[in-house]
Formats: sequence, structure tokens, C-alpha cells
Amino acid sequence: MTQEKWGQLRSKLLKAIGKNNYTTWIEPLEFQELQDGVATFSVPTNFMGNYVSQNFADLILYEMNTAGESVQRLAFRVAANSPVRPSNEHEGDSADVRKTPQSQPLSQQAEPAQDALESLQAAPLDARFTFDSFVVGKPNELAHAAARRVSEGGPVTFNPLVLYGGVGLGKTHLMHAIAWELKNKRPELNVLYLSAEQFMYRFVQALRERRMMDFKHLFRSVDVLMVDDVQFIAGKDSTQEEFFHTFNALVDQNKQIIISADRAPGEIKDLEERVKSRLQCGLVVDLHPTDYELRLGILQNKVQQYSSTYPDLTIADGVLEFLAHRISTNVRVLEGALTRLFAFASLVGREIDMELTQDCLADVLRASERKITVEEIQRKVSDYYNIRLSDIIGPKRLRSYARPRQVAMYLCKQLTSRSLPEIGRRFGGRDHTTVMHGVKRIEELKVTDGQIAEDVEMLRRALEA
Ligand SMILES: Nc1ncnc2c1ncn2[C@@H]1O[C@H](COP(=O)(O)OP(=O)(O)OP(=O)(O)O)[C@@H](O)[C@H]1O
Repeated sequence: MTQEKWGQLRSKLLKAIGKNNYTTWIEPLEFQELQDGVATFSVPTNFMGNYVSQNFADLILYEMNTAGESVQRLAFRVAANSPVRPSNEHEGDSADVRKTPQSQPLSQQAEPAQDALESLQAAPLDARFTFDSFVVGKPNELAHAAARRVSEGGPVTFNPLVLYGGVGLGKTHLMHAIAWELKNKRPELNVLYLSAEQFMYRFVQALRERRMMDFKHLFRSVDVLMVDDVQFIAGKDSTQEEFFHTFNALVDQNKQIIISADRAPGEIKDLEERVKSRLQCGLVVDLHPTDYELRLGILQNKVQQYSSTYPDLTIADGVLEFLAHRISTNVRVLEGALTRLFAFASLVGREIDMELTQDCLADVLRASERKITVEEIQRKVSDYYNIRLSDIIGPKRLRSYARPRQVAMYLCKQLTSRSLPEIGRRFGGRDHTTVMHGVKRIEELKVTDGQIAEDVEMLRRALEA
């Protein structure tokens, strides 16, 4: 991040927290560097660093990330370069921003909590995302069954329910469907659905307006709390802490919590252990990547919905099967393709046949047959394991390099059409028997080592996305 960018961010902070706070706390901060996700500031005193970290860190992090900077943590150093140590922290954590004040004075003009709660409930639910429009197949049947159960609003049997899976596989759809169902069946329940980003934003706002008591009260008075994309709060320490307290308070009152995430809780980097373990206490279900049958079912369902909008359009045999076969990335892309096809066909007034499909969706079809390269795999794997690309290719035999290298070789074998000798050549001129050994080793480990199985799956998804 440049000084200039920090300058722009400062003016946003000024607007957000008002002139007095700004002059006292933000103006004296001097941005030093942004490295490995940690933004370092120099501050005149320890006290000041602590105060800013406790009261404004989430806001600063939020603004930085919104401005396109990838920042997980802030660190404050007094001018002499000694790290700020929050008084109630262990030494090892000294530069981390972790603490949230446990209580904040209530603002004199604080609205009654109930009013504010109503505005919170306005988080919009998509009218299309209901159980009726959700197509069930093998990859999502367990998630669907669990969502159905929770949506009955009966006694809480598993808490929380965690739905996780890759991009566009229906997590948000299921969450909304639960909320709609609860609103219909149990209108007396206070159901709150929001994204983890909105949770953070509310939290930051409450801190800023000194209305933490309201915030706590609001979130503790819901009957069902649904938080979408919880991975968003990873690395945002104060928000995680507040989420943790909210979570515990609701579970203690036997209130239902439903969470979604893009990966299993245990796999979310920079999510605190205690949050992970709370999330793992309930029922954790995976939405698997779609299979051909599910994709076809979703397409047929969509076509049925479209038939009222486009009563004159017809689809030739084989088109839906072709799309289900060819577009396997995610449901969002599949739906988008069909929408475009209908719009196009209605414009030109033609039947949707293979020719029109190929013409209209040339780019989508090309993208879905995109070839994955060895270099891409090497790059993704090195990013994933946080090692250098040269360590994947190079000669080092340390386990911390050798295992990722074997994972990369395995993925090259699975996802590209390269032969073993070709793969070997691209891994620093290794022999094909070395590649074969690596591939075999990962095949074995996938069965015996859950971590490796998960790593390979995540990487495969990322590469195919
Ligand atoms: N089984 C399904 N039946 C019908 N529609 C589906 C199904 N799965 C996904 N969709 C549709 O695919 C689109 C993407 O789904 P959704 O937004 O729920 O994905 P997500 O898992 O929350 O993705 P992200 O990780 O991007 O938030 C939505 O329009 C949704 O209605």
C-alpha cells in the first residue's frame, strides 16, 4: 500500500469516526509498510497503539480490504520500534490486534434495541431461493435434509448447522430457503440472516457509535441466527472475538445457529481455534461439486420456470444434456448460460437448438474446456502451501517441499494430458519414475490422511473453477 493510498483511506476514516476521534487517534498514525498481510504503523505512545487497536482496528482493516489491499492484521510500533503490547496479552501476541473492549458506554441518544433490530432484519432474502426451487441430487442431499430439518423450527437438535462447499453450489440458496420457511411456519420467531461481512460491518458501526451494548443485546435476542460466508471473518480478530461471544450466548440459550462457509471449519486459515471448535460442535455438512444428473435436473427446473416468461420458445432434444455435460464449473455459470440462451433465442425468434447454443455460448463453452497447465498447477500448489515456486521445481528434499511437490505431480497427472516423462521434465528434469512414485504416494495418502485428501480436493476445485 502506498502512502498516497493510506492518505485516501484516512479521509474515509475521518468521515466514519468524526473529526474529534480522527484528530486524536488516526492523524498521529504513520503508515510504515504492508507486508505479508500485516500493515504496520508507527505511533507516538504505547497507549495510543492499544487504544487504536482496540477501538478502530476492525474499521481500518475493513476500509483497507474494501480498497483492495489484502490486510489481515495491524501492528503498531512506538517510534523507537518496540512493539505495542496490550496489557492483557501474552508476549508472543504483542503486535496482534485482538482485544475488543468488553463493554462500551451507551450513547445518550441510543435508539431502543428493538427498533434497531427491525432494521437488522431487513437483510434481504432472495425470493427465488426457496426449497421449492432447490433441486436435490446426490451431491447435496445431506445438506438439503439438514436444512429442511432446521427449517421446521422444532427443538434444536444440532447446533450449529454448518453448510460448506465451493463457489456457487447452493449454500446461500439453502440458507435463504431455511429463512423463508421459518418465516412462514414460525412467524413469531426472530430470524436474522446476514453475511459475515455485514456482521463485521454492524460490529464496527457499533464500536464507532459506542453502542456495543445495543449490538450485544440485538444479536443475543434473535431466535435463529444465520451467518453466510463465515470465512470472511478469518484474520479479523476483534470481529471473531465478538462472533465467538455472540455464538456462545445464543447456544447457551438454546437458539439455533446456521453458518455457511466455503470450506470445512477446520480448514479456514486464520480462524481462531476456539471458533473452529465451536463450529465443529454441531452438524457440519458438505455440498459436493455437482454431478451430471444434478446439473441436468437444475437445467430442467429452470426451463420450467422460464416457460411462463417465454411461452413460445422451444428447446431441441439434446441441448440441456449437452450443457449439463459441458458446463461443470458451478451452478451459477450454468444458470447464467441458460438465461442468456433464452434471452438470445427470444430476440432472434428461433428454437434453441445446438447451433444457436454453440453460437450464443461460444465464450462460456470455450472457458469450460480451458486446459489446465502444469505451470498453473505448480503456481497454485506453491501458493496454497505458502512455499516458493522454485522450491516445488527445485531439488530440495525436505518434507515441507517434497509433499507439495508430490501433490502438484499428482494434480498434473489428473488434470492435464501430459505424460509422466513430460511432467518430470517440468519438475526440474526429474525422472518419470519419481513422478510415478509421487503420484502413487498421494493416492495412498488420500485414503489414510484426511488433510492431504482435503488439500487435493481444494486445489482441484480452485484449478477447475
Ligand atoms: N441445487 C440447486 N437447485 C437449484 N438452484 C441451485 C442449486 N444449487 C445452486 N443453485 C443456484 O445457483 C446459484 C448460486 O448458488 P448460491 O448463491 O446459493 O451459491 P453459494 O454456494 O452461496 O456460492 P458462493 O460461495 O459464491 O456464495 C443460485 O442462483 C442458486 O439458486
